Amino acid sequence: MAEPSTNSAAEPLADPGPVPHPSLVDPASVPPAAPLAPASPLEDSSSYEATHPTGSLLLAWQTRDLSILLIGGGAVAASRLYHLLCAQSKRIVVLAPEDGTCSEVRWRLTSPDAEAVRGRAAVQSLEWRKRALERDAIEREIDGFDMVLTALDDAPLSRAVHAACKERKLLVNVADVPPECDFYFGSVLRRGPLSVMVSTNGKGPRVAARIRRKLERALPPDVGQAIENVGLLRAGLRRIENGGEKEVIERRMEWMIRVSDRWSLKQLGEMDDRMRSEVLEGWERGEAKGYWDVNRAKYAGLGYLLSWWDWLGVARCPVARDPDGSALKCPFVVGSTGFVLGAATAASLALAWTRR
Ligand SMILES: C[C@@]1(CC(=O)O)c2cc3[nH]c(cc4nc(cc5[nH]c(cc(n2)[C@H]1CCC(=O)O)[C@@](C)(CC(=O)O)[C@@H]5CCC(=O)O)C(CC(=O)O)=C4CCC(=O)O)c(CCC(=O)O)c3CC(=O)O
Ligand SMILES: NC(=O)C1=CN([C@@H]2O[C@H](COP(=O)(O)OP(=O)(O)OC[C@H]3O[C@@H](n4cnc5c(N)ncnc54)[C@H](O)[C@@H]3O)[C@@H](O)[C@H]2O)C=CC1
Repeated sequence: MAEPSTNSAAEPLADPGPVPHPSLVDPASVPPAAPLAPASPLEDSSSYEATHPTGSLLLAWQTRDLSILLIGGGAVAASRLYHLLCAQSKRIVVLAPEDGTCSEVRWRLTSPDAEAVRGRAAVQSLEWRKRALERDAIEREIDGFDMVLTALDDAPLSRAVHAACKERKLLVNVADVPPECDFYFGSVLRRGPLSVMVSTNGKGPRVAARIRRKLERALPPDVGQAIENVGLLRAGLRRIENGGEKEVIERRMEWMIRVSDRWSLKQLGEMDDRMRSEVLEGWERGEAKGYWDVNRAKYAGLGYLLSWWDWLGVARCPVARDPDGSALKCPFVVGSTGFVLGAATAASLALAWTRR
């Protein structure tokens, strides 16, 4: 594990003066930070990731205790509402007049459809205040919220909401005025407990969505179930060994790493209760069982052979040792197969030529 970078210089940093909004800054124009402490001659920094000055921190924010006000009822508000429901935010209030509110927002807020009801059931409180925000009512309307999101087609009104929120130190996102956002939304793909967010930090949201779709296509269809099953395995391990001592934590993590690295995402997606208990049986002996170790009877006993094959790492790429890899894509296998085929072709041509 890499050591965290530390700023060992205790000197106060100089005031950099007014800072332009991150979305307006070209990373190439950001001057490199002055070295704070000379690097030790023994230190090899080549494996440390270079910093990218994006101005944002991507987090999985737990909003279950937040009261959130969403102003507007158009397409952008619909997307915000969907993400707030997924986040199971405690209290969501939508402030938008009935006319002008798009069908998706209406459906999420009011439809008796099972899916709409399920979405609403995930939050403690969801309310639709069917009125337009008036400029002189901003203070009153934002009262009692922790976060405010505006999705309005009225930039001056959005700016006024932003100013009022800042005065009260409320977190705010103003969809149409990036410099007035405490945080940006991103293009998010969700598969059960898995979320992946793509952010271009205000540079190209349409391209962010394209990148997200590309990632979606690259993921196995049951990846959400795979993550769900890893969660169940980790919970099962905690039931067997819940100790908080340093050695116990280290042993738990080391075992989980070995098990996780032996199962491909597809195999994890298939891990049922029986497989999970058999994997957990390996804990006491420090044995990290792979998919074929718990499926030896599969394919009329061929699983025995496959468990050896799996243990040797032959089925995966021997170079990358990637559980999702395939020997067929391994550069070593592809290269050596190409070499053998090339040599065989050359040899048969030479043979044919000498027999002419
Ligand atoms: C800064 C940010 C603030 C924020 O919203 O938090 C912001 C701001 C603005 N977007 C504008 C326009 C468009 N936004 C989209 C789409 C998305 N925009 C999203 C996020 C963000 N948009 C944040 C930066 C995130 C990042 O950079 O990664 C996504 C990812 C997530 C979401 O909204 O949930 C979602 C895709 C979701 C998905 O499909 O997966 C499209 C494409 C389309 O509609 O098809 C267009 C039209 C094309 C275009 O303009 O590029 C305009 C008006 C510009 C103008 O007036 O010209 C502004 C205001 C401005 O830039 O001034
Ligand atoms: N993802 C993003 O961040 C994107 C941002 N935008 C920006 O976000 C803004 C909103 O986009 P859309 O939802 O597509 O616009 P839209 O025009 O579909 O929706 C605007 C909504 O605001 C409501 N509204 C207007 N005045 C109001 C008031 N005083 N109080 C309460 N509600 C009011 C309208 O009834 C309507 O439902 C646009 O101005 C655009 O600049 C646009 C596309 C994507």
